[in-house]
Amino acid sequence: MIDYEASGGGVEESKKLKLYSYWRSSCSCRVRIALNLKGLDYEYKAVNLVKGEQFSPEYLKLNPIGYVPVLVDGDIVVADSFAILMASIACSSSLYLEEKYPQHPLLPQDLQKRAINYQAANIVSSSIQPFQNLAVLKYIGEKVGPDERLPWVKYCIGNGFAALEKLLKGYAGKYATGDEADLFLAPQINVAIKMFKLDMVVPSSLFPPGKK
Ligand SMILES: N[C@@H](CCC(=O)N[C@@H](CS)C(=O)NCC(=O)O)C(=O)O
Repeated sequence: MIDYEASGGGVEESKKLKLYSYWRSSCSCRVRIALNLKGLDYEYKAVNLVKGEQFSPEYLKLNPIGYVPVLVDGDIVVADSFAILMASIACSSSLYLEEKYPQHPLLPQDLQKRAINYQAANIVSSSIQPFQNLAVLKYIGEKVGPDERLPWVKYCIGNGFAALEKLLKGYAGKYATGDEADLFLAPQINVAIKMFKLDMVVPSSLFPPGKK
């Protein structure tokens, strides 16, 4: 059951960041990684996507499209992992996490590596994750057939990662584009392996010696 009230109790409690999330959601996982890197304490608000809690009238007031994640910071509601994480860095005048909580920067300083990081994040968030979303798989299951769901997911993830492997070659540090964490890539790999049981062996050519 979700509690949509701004405050559970007390002033301190209401000031705490709240993250509406689902445990299996790679989009929410991007934000969880960033909040942890920045050392920000937050209240976890579970939204059960399988039970359809994202479509309740209360939740749709937070995010009209009915997706997780949503971050609530006092009176401010920010929906969409890209808006929460990246918009701040892409346009210097706008928000959110990076500008408000600048500790532990989320992106490389180097402009070329930063551009590659955006590109990789966009491949994941525009060209892989939307195609494996619950709503899409439900539609394919109903209109085409349940057995067509996994081949479809495999095709979309495979296609996206074939591009990512080419794009990221030569940029890796500790993570894919340097020493900043893979906010978009890591949760996507996790879903591919844990949820869809895909073989995600990364070719050694992606990593310079000693950086695996
Ligand atoms: N562009 C959005 C996409 C959010 C999204 O697709 N979230 C998925 C979970 S990863 C979701 O809530 N799916 C619910 C559904 O398919 O009904 C973001 O990056 O936050």
